[in-house]
Amino acid sequence: MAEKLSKRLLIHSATQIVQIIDNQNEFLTGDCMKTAKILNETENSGCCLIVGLDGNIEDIGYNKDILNKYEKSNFEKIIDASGKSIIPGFIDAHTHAVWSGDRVHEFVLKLAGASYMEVHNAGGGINFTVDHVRKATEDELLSSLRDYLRKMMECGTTTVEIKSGYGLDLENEIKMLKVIEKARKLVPIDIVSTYCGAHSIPKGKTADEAVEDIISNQIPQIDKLIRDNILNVKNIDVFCEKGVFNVEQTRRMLNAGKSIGLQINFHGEELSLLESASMGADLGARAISHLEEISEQGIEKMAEKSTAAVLLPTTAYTLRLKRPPARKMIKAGIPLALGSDFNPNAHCFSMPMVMNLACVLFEMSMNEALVASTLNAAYSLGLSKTHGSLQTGKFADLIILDAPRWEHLIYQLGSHSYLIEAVIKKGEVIYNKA
Ligand SMILES: N=CN[C@@H](CCC(=O)O)C(=O)O
Ligand SMILES: [Zn+2]
Repeated sequence: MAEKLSKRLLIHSATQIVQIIDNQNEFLTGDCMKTAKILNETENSGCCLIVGLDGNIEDIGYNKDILNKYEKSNFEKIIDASGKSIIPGFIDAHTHAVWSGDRVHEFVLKLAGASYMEVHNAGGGINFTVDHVRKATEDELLSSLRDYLRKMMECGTTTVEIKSGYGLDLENEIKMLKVIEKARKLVPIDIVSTYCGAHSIPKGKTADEAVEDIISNQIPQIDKLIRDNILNVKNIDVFCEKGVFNVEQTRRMLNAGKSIGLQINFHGEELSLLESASMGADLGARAISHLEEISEQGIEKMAEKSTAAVLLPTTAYTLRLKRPPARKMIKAGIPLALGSDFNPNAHCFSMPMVMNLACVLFEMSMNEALVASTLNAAYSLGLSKTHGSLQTGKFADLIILDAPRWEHLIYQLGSHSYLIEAVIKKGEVIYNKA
């Protein structure tokens, strides 16, 4: 009988392994974001990494110090990464990936000068997608979601946050959340599910009526489905914006979500300054997204409470919004994260593209963009004890790049499909270019 293999994976001889950190930090801020921990090959040794059968990293360092400790025949798989660099898999901290009915026609209008809110107020935008999602079956939504997630995976994403929010009533919000649950079994990446029933005011209701429905009807029902192990929802989200939900309404809904154990992770200060960032930080929000219009006070509060700022460069770029003050936020000590915001308004699967936009538009360095797409994104989702860096004991979620230095992935704009050689989730190859 063949002997049972005792290790899942050995990757050896890499030019670089970008670990991000080699300590217990849950996130990086300030100048520490500039100096991600990187192992670089030396004259006499490449870099290597060992993954155990549980999919966690067991050892990481130089060939010369590690390889002689292990018997090669014990590994299920061995990868020679000569000439290649390795980075952690991306954690996409903000997506609306369950939808139906594209909005390419609105892109035409926006390029011709219509603003996001003009399209929204004319019944388009989120409410256009709501009409399509309500008509779609669970199977239809699941099939497109699977397709989107596979594309994200090919761009290096190994963990993704996905929101509901195109249902806006109990039945359709639950339909979306169930689709997210089912996707976990179809695509080998980790999914963090967010309830966003307050993404827009549903047709036929006032904002106050929608808030009432969410607090008294939707949240209690979702709570029951979570307790019955039918749904595994982690966050509550609200679109706090002029003409959508105001700060007081947002606070009430977030509090109701918090009372059933959900983490607060919401949209704030995107198109107008409402001081929702201060409100969110005071409520104990784990993360606030967008923040193009954030005030000095909001920055201070978020830094004080270590509330993650999830910046979404594809949206700021597509809608030609004011840029969020990324440099000020980093300096103030906010844990900065990035997300693709993949949705019918910002149609982007690719975290390498997001990082490029963050560097060029938001004046972030490449290291900062990488930290924001890995460790800090993990923190924004409450996952950084297991995800977001390459170190002993953490998940072996990583990307092998066909480039000797990892920065090529940002520098070579739009070339990730040539550069990403393999994507590995818990030590298993889930995508291989060859
Ligand atoms: N701003 C609100 N929500 C989304 C857009 C969703 C949509 O337009 O469908 C965002 O994060 O960009
Ligand atoms: Zn969003």
